[in-house]
Formats: sequence, C-alpha cells, structure tokens
Amino acid sequence: MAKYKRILLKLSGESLMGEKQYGIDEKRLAEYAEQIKEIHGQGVQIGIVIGGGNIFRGLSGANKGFDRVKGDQMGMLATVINSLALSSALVATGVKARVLTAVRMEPIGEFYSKWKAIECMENGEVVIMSAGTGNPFFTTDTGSSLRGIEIEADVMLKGTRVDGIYTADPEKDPTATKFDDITYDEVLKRGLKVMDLTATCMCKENNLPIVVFDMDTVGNLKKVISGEEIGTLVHN
Ligand SMILES: Nc1ncnc2c1ncn2[C@@H]1O[C@H](COP(=O)(O)OP(=O)(O)O)[C@@H](O)[C@H]1O
Ligand SMILES: O=c1ccn([C@@H]2O[C@H](COP(=O)(O)OP(=O)(O)O)[C@@H](O)[C@H]2O)c(=O)[nH]1
Repeated sequence: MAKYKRILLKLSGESLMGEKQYGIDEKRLAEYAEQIKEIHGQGVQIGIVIGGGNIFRGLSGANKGFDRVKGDQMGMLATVINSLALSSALVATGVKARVLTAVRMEPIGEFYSKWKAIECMENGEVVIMSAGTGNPFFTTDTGSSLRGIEIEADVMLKGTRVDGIYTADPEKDPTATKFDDITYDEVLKRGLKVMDLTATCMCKENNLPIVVFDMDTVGNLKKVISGEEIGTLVHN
C-alpha cells in the first residue's frame, strides 16, 4: 500500500552520469526507469523534475566566461535532454511517459501547464516537467518545489546520491551525522546545502514535506513510497 497518492520526484542530473565523467549512463537510466515503473504499478501519480548537472550548469559556465543567462538557458536545455532520455527509458519498460517543457519547444515536448500535468497523471502517465522554471538564476531544486506545489503533490522526494541530510556535507566531512527528520527552519538556520535556499523556503511556505533519500540504491524509491523511514524528512 502506497503512503502517497501523488508525488513530485526530483532526480539529480549529476547522478545520471553513473560511473561516467559526463552525460548519461544507460545503466543508471534503466535502473531509475525500473524503480519508477515499480511504484507506478502501485497506482502512485508521478511527476518528475530532473536536473541537468551531468551536461551543463549555468554557474560553472559563468565561471568560464559564459554569459550567465545564456549559460542557465543551456542548463535548462540540458534538463530537457535528460527528460527525453528518461521518458524514452520509461516507455521502453512499458510505462507511458510524457515530457512537458517550461519553455515552448513543440514538438519536443508540450508546453507545461498545471492542468495538463494533472490530467496526464490522472490518466496514468508519468509526467516529466523539463526546463526547470523556464527562468535563469533558478535551479531544478526550485523548479521541483514549484512544480510539486503547483500539482498539489503530497510530498517532494529528492532522490540524490547521499542517503539523507547531515549536519555537514557528508562527502566532505566524515564526522557529519544524519538527521532522521528536521524542520525547514533548522535546515535554513544551519545553512545545510543539500537543497538551495529558495527551494527550501518555497516548500516551507507552502507546507510541502520533503524526503531526501539515496536514489542510486535500487529499491529505495519503493521503500520511501511504502512509508519506510529511510532518508531524512523535512517538515514544519
Ligand atoms: N548537509 C548536507 N547533507 C547532505 N548532503 C549535503 C549537505 N550539504 C551538501 N550536501 C551535498 O548535496 C548533494 C545533493 O544535492 P543534489 O542536488 O542531488 O546534488 P547535485 O546538485 O550535485 O546534483 C550531495 O551530493 C551532498 O554532497
Ligand atoms: O529553473 C531553472 C532550472 C535550471 N536552470 C539551469 O539548469 C542547470 C541545471 O540544473 P541543476 O544544476 O539544478 O541540475 P542538477 O544539480 O540537479 O543536476 C542549472 O545549473 C541552471 O543553469 C535554470 O537556469 N533555471
């Protein structure tokens, strides 16, 4: 029995690289698709936002001399590439999936609207909402909080490569300890960098709970959906 009726799943673009240095690892992509298929089979309505960090990030482009706005637009296009790859992998497993875009680019994807996204999910399609918010100076974390709130998701599941929120970045500080649950205020007060501030504030103001969990371990998505307490829950 699934704990949630409708979810917003945020996937990291960087995790899509798997063992590679750049781009998309087909094995990781297929694992994601299989995990999503499993929970789709339980009747969960699924909206997905995927990052683009495996291809391009506006901020790192700006550090190399790119115009920031153009760099961010390149990053948004990178999320469209990842979204198309994920939809293709989902369709290959037999799950209907549709890509919506925050910037008009038919026929690559239909232009996003809340109503279209909900209609598709209610018809059993997985909806992948690409191109972030459509605006520069935002991240896909903020894009996923925004879409999660818009589509009235019960929870935002941030699937990443660490198994929850720690007192400090666990990839840099081996002494960091994990929270089972934490308030938005505490995340903000401690300056924890697992999500950007804008995304955390939006979830706080709109009461959208977040679960941060390790998506790269196969089977974890199903555990979260079943209500197993893995990862870290962020709440008011
Ligand atoms: N306090 C923290 N707890 C957990 N992870 C953290 C923390 N601070 C920074 N991080 C980092 O945040 C990353 C997760 O965010 P994510 O958006 O998936 O990564 P990326 O933006 O690199 O794709 C982790 O890889 C981790 O190194
Ligand atoms: O609303 C958005 C979402 C994303 N981006 C750009 O797209 C890039 C890729 O997204 P992100 O870094 O969030 O991907 P992830 O870290 O999840 O791989 C970002 O660096 C930004 O340059 C943007 O400009 N506006």
